[in-house]
Amino acid sequence: MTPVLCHILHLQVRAGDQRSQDGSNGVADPPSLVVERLSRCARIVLDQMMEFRLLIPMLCPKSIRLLNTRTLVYNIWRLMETSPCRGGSEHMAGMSQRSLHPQATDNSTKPGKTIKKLSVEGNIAAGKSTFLRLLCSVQQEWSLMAEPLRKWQQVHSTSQQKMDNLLQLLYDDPTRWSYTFQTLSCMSRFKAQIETPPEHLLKQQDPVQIFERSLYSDRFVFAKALFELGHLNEIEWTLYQEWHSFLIEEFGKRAALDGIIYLRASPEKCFERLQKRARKEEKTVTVSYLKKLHDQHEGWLMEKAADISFQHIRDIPVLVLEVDEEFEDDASVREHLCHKVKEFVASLKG
Ligand SMILES: Nc1ncnc2c1ncn2[C@@H]1O[C@H](COP(=O)(O)OP(=O)(O)O)[C@@H](O)[C@H]1O
Ligand SMILES: Nc1nc2c(ncn2[C@H]2C[C@H](O)[C@@H](COP(=O)(O)O)O2)c(=O)[nH]1
Repeated sequence: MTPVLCHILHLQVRAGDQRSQDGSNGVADPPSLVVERLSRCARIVLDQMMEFRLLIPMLCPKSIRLLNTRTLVYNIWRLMETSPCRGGSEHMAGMSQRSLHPQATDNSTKPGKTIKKLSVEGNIAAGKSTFLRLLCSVQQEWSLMAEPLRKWQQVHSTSQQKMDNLLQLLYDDPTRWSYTFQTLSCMSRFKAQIETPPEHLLKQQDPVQIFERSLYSDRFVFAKALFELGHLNEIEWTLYQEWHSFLIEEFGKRAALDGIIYLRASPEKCFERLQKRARKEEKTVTVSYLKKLHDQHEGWLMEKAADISFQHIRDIPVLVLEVDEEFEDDASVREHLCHKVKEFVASLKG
């Protein structure tokens, strides 16, 4: 067991002991149970922590998740400040060197060549995937990254050797699963946004990378809506914002976007398309939920809401494309949309 992991376990046991002693809650887990649970998920936790430098509370059972998350995150942050892994050392063995030494393969080492990074944002079933497929067919040299939906539908549980569909769980019981879902979705977005771009992209004259949604929509659209709807409680929302802000501050430059393409569709149109698509997990999605998400998009991208505390996020240029109109069978609409995107991308500084 690595020294870092030992240290976490030790801190965790101490946290458990502390709770038992001061009686601050009535359902404290005995330290032995905490250790047992932690060892079960330790390998995954460690991997994740090394990748993202934080503990993923979703991997712990609900009791730990709700009672200990703050302590755990705090301890991990402290660990990160003192860990010899931070600057790279013998502790790096077996870890992803890429994530610890991003600059080695980062495009910043290639003078004069910067990748323009954009995200496509929009409500559920607004047509993001369809639009990305369209862009893919006309701009084959661009790199387009779809949302990792499959990963959310097939979460591998190591302790029970089974797959869980987190998207299904989320829609079945949003109050139980929203925090867990946002942890996974945000992590996967971060990972995608800071990952070393594909080799072929770096060889291009004007490389462009487009993501389906971003770590910004994760927070300013979904997590915020879920909190306002009561599915994230105060503690969960506070914690989410704390580690999200921390990640933005830590990885800010590498995860930064140069532009956002907002596919703007009415909630009613999205509902129509959602029904047409008929994804099995989304049977319970209502127009009112889509309205809520629409309002979050509008607040963030159109009105530039003041509660978005990072100025650089408010300053990202936004291209608004109205997509209520059918374009799958209309070549002139498709051409118009693609032309707008090309113009927008060309206007970005990168
Ligand atoms: N402009 C459009 N006109 C008509 N149908 C569309 C349009 N865009 C998407 N669709 C259809 O709507 C459904 C949802 O689109 P999709 O691209 O999966 O949305 P998203 O990725 O935003 O969730 C799909 O069945 C797709 O074929
Ligand atoms: N609670 C959240 N749900 C999310 C998030 N990102 C995506 N989703 C859901 C919405 C859809 O049901 C599904 C895929 O989205 P599409 O719009 O691409 O169809 O996943 C999120 O951050 N939080």
